[in-house]
Amino acid sequence: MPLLSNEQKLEKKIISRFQKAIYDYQLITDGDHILIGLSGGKDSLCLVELLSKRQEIRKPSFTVDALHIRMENIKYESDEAYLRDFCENRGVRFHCVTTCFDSSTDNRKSPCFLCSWNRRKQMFVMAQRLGCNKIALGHHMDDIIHTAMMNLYFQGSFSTMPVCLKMRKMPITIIRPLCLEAEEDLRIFAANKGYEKQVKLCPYETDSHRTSMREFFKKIEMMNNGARYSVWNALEKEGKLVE
Ligand SMILES: Nc1ncnc2c1ncn2[C@@H]1O[C@H](COP(=O)(O)OP(=O)(O)OP(=O)(O)O)[C@@H](O)[C@H]1O
Repeated sequence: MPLLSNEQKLEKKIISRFQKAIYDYQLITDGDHILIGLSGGKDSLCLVELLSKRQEIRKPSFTVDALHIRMENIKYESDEAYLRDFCENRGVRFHCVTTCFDSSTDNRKSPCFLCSWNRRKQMFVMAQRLGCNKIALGHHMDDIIHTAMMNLYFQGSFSTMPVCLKMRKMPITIIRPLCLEAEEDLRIFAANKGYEKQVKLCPYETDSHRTSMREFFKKIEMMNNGARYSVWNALEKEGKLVE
């Protein structure tokens, strides 16, 4: 039997973690109609790729659409034609909406907060319009762990973005099928596949606690390379991953 190349081994690892996440957290069931939030970044492109492949297996049987949201007042350029082709070549219907927010209406909130709040709102509106019962986001394990650490150090709570979150006020569940993937693996996978890097010019992007937390956590992982699993197990034990 021929040996697998490093590229094939990585793909196998990513797919197996993806299947494990779907199975362990029961993220997808028969009849689901899933709307993927597609930013154009490597993670949500990977998510389109993996969900479209998983859809072909038909067990469970589900359908997938993707939505890209453009924020008119944020200088963030993405190549809509590339995203459309990327999705349609994989049998995923592509939608794009443009919206905006006015940061002068609430100067207590940061532009990042207002931008993501408005994006989130558009996701829910479109999911309901398209008849989707689930929204899939491209957050991976590093995102979930960094959020837990930020909530701990800045908010005084032990919590994070759940892997599966059933909304109380509408018939929609948010799922994060990349939750068991390491960011570094997704970065290499995206490079191997030749995903086109989208032009990203958000003026606020580097100006966040998240960037510092990423650096901080890298140092912790140098002290204990199993640190991510310690945090993950603690979140799991305390029931913070499924709501
Ligand atoms: N403009 C957008 N349109 C649709 N969904 C989005 C958009 N921006 C973010 N999302 C969703 O939210 C997730 C997390 O957003 P975040 O800004 O952390 O991602 P990113 O670094 O821009 O890109 P990615 O996670 O795709 O690599 C994305 O993976 C995607 O599912």
